[in-house]
Amino acid sequence: MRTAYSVETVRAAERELMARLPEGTLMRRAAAGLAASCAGLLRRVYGARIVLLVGPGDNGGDALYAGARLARRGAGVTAVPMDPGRMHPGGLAALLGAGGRVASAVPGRADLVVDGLLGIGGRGGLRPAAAALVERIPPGAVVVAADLPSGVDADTGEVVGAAVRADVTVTFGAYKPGLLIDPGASRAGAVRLVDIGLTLPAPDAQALQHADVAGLLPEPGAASDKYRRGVVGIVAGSARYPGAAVLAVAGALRGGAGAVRYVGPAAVGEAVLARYPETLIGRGRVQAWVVGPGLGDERRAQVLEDPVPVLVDADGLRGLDPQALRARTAPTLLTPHAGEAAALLGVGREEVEAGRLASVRALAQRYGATVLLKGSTTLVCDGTAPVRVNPTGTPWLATAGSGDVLSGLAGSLLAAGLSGPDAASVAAYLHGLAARRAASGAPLHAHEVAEALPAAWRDVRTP
Ligand SMILES: NC(=O)C1=CN([C@@H]2O[C@H](COP(=O)(O)OP(=O)(O)OC[C@H]3O[C@@H](n4cnc5c(N)ncnc54)[C@H](O)[C@@H]3O)[C@@H](O)[C@H]2O)[C@@H](O)CC1
Ligand SMILES: Nc1ncnc2c1ncn2[C@@H]1O[C@H](COP(=O)(O)OP(=O)(O)O)[C@@H](O)[C@H]1O
Ligand SMILES: [K+]
Repeated sequence: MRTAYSVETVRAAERELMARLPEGTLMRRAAAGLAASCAGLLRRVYGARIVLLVGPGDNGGDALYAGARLARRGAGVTAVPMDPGRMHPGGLAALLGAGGRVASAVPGRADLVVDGLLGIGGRGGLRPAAAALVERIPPGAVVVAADLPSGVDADTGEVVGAAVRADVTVTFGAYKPGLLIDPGASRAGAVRLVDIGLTLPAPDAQALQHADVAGLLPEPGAASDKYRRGVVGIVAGSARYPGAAVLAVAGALRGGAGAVRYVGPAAVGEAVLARYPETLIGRGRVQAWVVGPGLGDERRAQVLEDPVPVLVDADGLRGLDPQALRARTAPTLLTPHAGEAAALLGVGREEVEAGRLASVRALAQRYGATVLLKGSTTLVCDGTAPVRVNPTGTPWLATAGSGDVLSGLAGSLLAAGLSGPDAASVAAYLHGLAARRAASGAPLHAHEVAEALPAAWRDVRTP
């Protein structure tokens, strides 16, 4: 499990540790890790041209001390301050003592640029002086962010205005949620964690890894039969959107339930059977429902009355009543994309996209449900445990029908007995992995995602 911690939590852990260690120890550890990463990214340290963008706080201090280490190894290191009157004094002395220099403008050429403008003390977007330096980063230079790319909100991943776009982020002590959640995540590049010895409490966000998913996947045992494995009911598709039903069934068949039942118009049922003859047709007992993809009518109400887990997606999300969901005795899982989430919250779509973490938390609170918010970083929140951030996926997934496959898959996992948050986060993980496999750099269509799910399943189970 990759875990991430809010600024408040990191600061508290740092205070606690600093009280027990000689002054400057933590910054020395951070700078050593940063310098080692930079050295690894350069073909040769000796003679390399390194530029440090230096802000007024300790993030600038990290960059200066790391620059001093690199200068001692023969690199040409130039520090460019955001505010010439405010640079970490110890860091500046160390850099100058090691032969580095200070300049008022960003040199036109560099092999590597260290972004030490802002760390976890950054608030709001980059102010003009900082933004002007970022604009001048020489093309072709490798950009390494200290702790996090300046301009990214550490707690949420939000970016207001300009922000550094790093190739590598060397983060200190703990991952911050903003490094895992877009748009911040896409500014961070590859993230490396430097251990500075912090003792941390429960995380604020977490991202499953292969081993975590493998541990959650349902697996039949010797005593299993198809009913014990769980039956998932799919209420989806309409004369207008028959394909949504086929795709949801395609996802559900690969999700670990013992059987998939389709409930809907006869013509749609025939389309489902033509592609998947193993589907059961018509009402019957199920261990979980999926309702919504391509629905176009009011079949949702009956499903919500059933005291089994229900996943509500797409058309099923329209006009949902928070009270009705809160009154349910079994878990509910909502899987909106940003547009649907915006309608559920009564805000604009841009607001959801700019503040994904706040949006998913607000939805879970308001509807008393587990919420999987789709998009470039899929988030899962049940209102209590840490938010789960999905680390897999590819922008190629932004293709019609891929969400239907996801809802079938997650519903199947619910029927197999996973909790709402586990079903949602495991489904998002496998779906994203399958899409990466199926796309491998070329357009993909939703059916291929479903077809790649068994391979993704095997991948996560391979140690
Ligand atoms: N506290 C510790 O023990 C450690 C801290 N470390 C480093 O210290 C960083 C935090 O240092 P600070 O608390 O000094 O904070 P920062 O260095 O992140 O920035 C704070 C300064 O930036 C200014 N500022 C804030 N938002 C701005 C904006 N949008 N545009 C322009 N200027 C802005 C503030 O006025 C303040 O002077 C961490 O991110 C990490 O890099 C590491 O050295 C590890 C140990
Ligand atoms: N930019 C993106 N990067 C990665 N994944 C994306 C992106 N945009 C959408 N997705 C994923 O693609 C799927 C699209 O689902 P959805 O919007 O419901 O489409 P549809 O309704 O056509 O099935 C979701 O799994 C979502 O997380
Ligand atoms: K930074």
